[in-house]
Amino acid sequence: MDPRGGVTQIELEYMVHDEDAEPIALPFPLLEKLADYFSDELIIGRGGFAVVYKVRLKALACPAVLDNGVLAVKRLFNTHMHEEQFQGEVECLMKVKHKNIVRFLGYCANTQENISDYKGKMVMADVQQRLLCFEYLPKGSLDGYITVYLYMT
Ligand SMILES: Nc1ncnc2c1ncn2[C@@H]1O[C@H](COP(=O)(O)OP(=O)(O)OP(=O)(O)O)[C@@H](O)[C@H]1O
Repeated sequence: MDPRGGVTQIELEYMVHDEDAEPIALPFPLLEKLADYFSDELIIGRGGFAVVYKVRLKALACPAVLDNGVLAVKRLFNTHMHEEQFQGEVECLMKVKHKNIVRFLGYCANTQENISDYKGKMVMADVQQRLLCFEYLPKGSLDGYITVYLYMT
């Protein structure tokens, strides 16, 4: 654990390589840093409610034991979900464990209060960050395979 609380990168690396490890809460500063502050260059896809980033773990833990891990970090659009919906989604993902279903590694629910200008007035505003973290699947979208298959038959 980080002295300020939360999982460190090394712990995350070990977790990625341990298939029995349970999904955990991940600190926003860690995910933000790993995703290079959500650089456009790391975007691998967009869905109806999130942008997905490919995040490489640069092995800090013993390289002899671990390869670098790769994650898909899904950053939800700011306005998309209410708190109960996000919680429901995380609960549901935590229960699902199957070889044919992408592994869910963790989630992040972070709210920070920022002072910003709103119509000429300085106001305190909540900035919410909601992220879901999965193992990275290298072979593209299933949707693409199904579409190609349907065209070929
Ligand atoms: N675990 C993953 N590994 C690799 N690529 C992924 C992963 N998850 C998502 N992607 C990529 O990001 C794209 C968007 O994914 P996302 O799950 O946000 O949306 P979707 O499943 O296409 O649609 P919806 O918004 O209905 O969930 C996918 O089409 C895929 O290309």
